[in-house]
Amino acid sequence: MQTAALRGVADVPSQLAKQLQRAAAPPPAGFPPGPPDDVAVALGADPLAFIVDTQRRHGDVVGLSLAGERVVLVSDPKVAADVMIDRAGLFVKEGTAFFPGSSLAGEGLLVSDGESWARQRRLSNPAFRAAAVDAYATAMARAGAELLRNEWGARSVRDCYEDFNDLTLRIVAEALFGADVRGKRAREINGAIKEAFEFFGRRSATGMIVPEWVPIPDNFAYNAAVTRLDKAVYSLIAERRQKRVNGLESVENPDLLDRLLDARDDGEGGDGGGMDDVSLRDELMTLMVAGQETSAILLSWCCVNVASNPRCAAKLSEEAAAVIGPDPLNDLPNASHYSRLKYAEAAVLETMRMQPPAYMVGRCCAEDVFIAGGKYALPKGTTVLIAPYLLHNDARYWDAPGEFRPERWLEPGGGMGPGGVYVPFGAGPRVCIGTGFAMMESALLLAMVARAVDVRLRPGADPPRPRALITLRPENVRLDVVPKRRWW
Ligand code: HEM
Repeated sequence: MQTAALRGVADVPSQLAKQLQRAAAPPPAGFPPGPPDDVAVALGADPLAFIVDTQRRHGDVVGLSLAGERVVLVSDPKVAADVMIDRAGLFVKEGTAFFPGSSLAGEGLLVSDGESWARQRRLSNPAFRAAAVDAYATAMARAGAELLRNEWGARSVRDCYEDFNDLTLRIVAEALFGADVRGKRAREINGAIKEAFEFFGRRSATGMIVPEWVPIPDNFAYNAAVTRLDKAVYSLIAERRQKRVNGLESVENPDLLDRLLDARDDGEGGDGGGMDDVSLRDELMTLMVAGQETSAILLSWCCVNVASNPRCAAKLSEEAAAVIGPDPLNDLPNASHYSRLKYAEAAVLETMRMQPPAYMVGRCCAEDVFIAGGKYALPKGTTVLIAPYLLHNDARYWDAPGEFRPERWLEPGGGMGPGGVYVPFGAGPRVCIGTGFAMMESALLLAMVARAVDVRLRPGADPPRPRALITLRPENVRLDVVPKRRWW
């Protein structure tokens, strides 16, 4: 398990961090060189500025002391690929500094390791195969149309990040629990989900997260919200299991819960069993935690980039009208449109290049290892922080990296760069299981938005800017939303 002090640098009270800063122990032999002092304060204060500055001063593989722990910051694509893909088995999640665990996500895919992770991943993979993901397009389109009809139906100033958080929460909840979030039990289930996620969002927005076990009122309230959500989820699991016992299991439009309930570990090396209730609950909540805010961040950055590039906005809108149809509220997209929304997909890829929601990916060395072709020695327990943000914005790999140019993804051999350079979803065995889901969701919604409204930066307002926490959130994303015409 992670030590309490390293359940995230954000846990480290600043006084303690200051002491640790002074007390950084000398690095072990062969450890990559880097700044001499402990970096907990600097990294905690502004992670993005810290990693940019550290790469500039010290290079692509930098040894750090973080609250007394050994950490290596990596922006070398070969080392990144080595850690995430080639020797993935040597680099695990457990013990990784900087990334906090949470009672909401439990012991799901994001944080587990070894055979328990591998089994859960085998069981979950089928629910994310292309055909399964296609089925979630209806939920995406329906939720997008509701936003455009209601909150974005008249000219107004909207906080895109807030609106997209609501939207992606509704989408992922519907993908998980299908009709139950729209039917008789909608209020109970949606209420429990929304409440727990509001606390979760607020907790991870504060630079200084008080660990969940500390008895303060906010934690009581958060833990109570998680308990209520657990109750709702366990009762849904029980109902679905009962339906199967009663022979009513044949489901026309299976949701993720159905798919995970039906999953059997019957592939090579599998034990033939399924998921127990606790694993199911942890996976469902992990999918929500992993898939909701990241997608909301991506959509917010897409809107910022489109608002700053009217030519791109026009292209998106034309493509959407041509592929999906002209009526923003009644011509709704489905999965078959996604493959033809090439420009929307390119805009999404380009946004994730410039503003990757997961701007750092962390691992912990399971044993003593050498990296960078034997140049550096990392003792067991060292955290390796791979920085997609640095890789994606590096002029050595990208022409004009500071320019938002979706077109680069449409050129022959477009985008990507050399292996290990473009990793918004990670890479290797732990690559994001929701990649297909997130790509379809963001391309469909971006196309819908661009067809229906103009989003504009507000003159004189503070410009949108990234705020790096665990993810790369956008700040100041209150944008002018102007419907193109009244269509009702
Ligand atoms: C723009 C949206 C998204 C981004 C940028 C993103 C990014 C990532 C990244 C970088 C990882 C790898 C982390 C690591 O290697 O340590 C990851 C893992 C994961 N993601 Fe996503 N993700 C997104 C959307 C989603 C969605 C929609 C879902 C599910 C509905 C999801 C579920 C997961 C899960 C379960 C894992 C853990 C996989 C494993 O370790 O086996 N993600 N994601």
